[in-house]
Amino acid sequence: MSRVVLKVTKLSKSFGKTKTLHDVSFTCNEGEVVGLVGANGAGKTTIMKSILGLISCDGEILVNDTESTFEHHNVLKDVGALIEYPSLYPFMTGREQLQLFARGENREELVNNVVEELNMSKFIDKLTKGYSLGMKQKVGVALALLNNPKLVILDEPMNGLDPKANKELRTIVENRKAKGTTFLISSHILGDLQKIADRLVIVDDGHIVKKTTMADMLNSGKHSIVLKTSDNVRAKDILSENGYKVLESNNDYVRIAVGSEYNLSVITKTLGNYDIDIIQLNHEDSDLEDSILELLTSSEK
Ligand SMILES: Nc1ncnc2c1ncn2[C@@H]1O[C@H](COP(=O)(O)OP(=O)(O)OP(=O)(O)O)[C@@H](O)[C@H]1O
Repeated sequence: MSRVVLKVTKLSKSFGKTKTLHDVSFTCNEGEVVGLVGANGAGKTTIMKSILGLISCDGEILVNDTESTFEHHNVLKDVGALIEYPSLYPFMTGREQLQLFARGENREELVNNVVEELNMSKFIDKLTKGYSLGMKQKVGVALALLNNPKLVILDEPMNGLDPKANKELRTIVENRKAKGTTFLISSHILGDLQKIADRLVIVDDGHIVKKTTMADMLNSGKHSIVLKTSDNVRAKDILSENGYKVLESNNDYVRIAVGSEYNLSVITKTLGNYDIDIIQLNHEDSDLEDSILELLTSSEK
């Protein structure tokens, strides 16, 4: 059983009379990537800011078994974070900003390593006032990773990154995870999380609506197969008579609902008994986005 690095228990937060977080509880284990998923305004940033002691809240936050509060958060010095957009000084270079935050004796080495890791050497010695959104975002992520923290909290880190930079970031997360770093990453771009997160914490309107592994989330999606047969009209009736749920049918194809694991040979045999051949078969799995949308719709009061 992996060690719990971050434990959040009954986190609640109100802004004025509006309650934004309602008893939010979850954990992140060592070497795990946890995705915090939710629509705009669901409370992701508020959760992350509360964990990082940037805003006060009710509840308990333990980092490596040590409590962190708004007043006492010494334990957070070993946590790397990027929240919303990075604030960079426009008249300093990216490298100078990294140098400001590097700690320890080998500070130059830490800066050089992260510049190389994030592939930033082409622009890092230029003033940040000329940086694109993606370049700024990379420096923000670099600041979070700079001192090799064991827990990294990233709020929408893929914001503004092009597909190449996006993939580079995924590789960095995977490499660091392999060395035992724990990540809590928020995103509404679910495809990004699909490729890197081990578990998902799904938040809606300040409530946790589901905690699940990525594998279970993907498996919970609906699966269907589209069959093109030698006689689609008869195939529809035969499949229906044999207990298959026909979702759609016309002269060109029949679409039936199936579980994530189904027996194709039984379908082939059922149709074969009526001399109907399967000419083409395509899987249509609902993706992570569909599964989560369905979950959020069903959780609406
Ligand atoms: N300082 C604040 N004062 C008042 N309300 C706030 C404040 N910060 C956040 N909120 C409210 O709390 C709710 C949650 O906001 P939060 O930024 O945590 O959501 P989010 O899930 O991160 O959204 P997004 O994906 O758009 O960043 C929103 O309704 C927001 O308006």
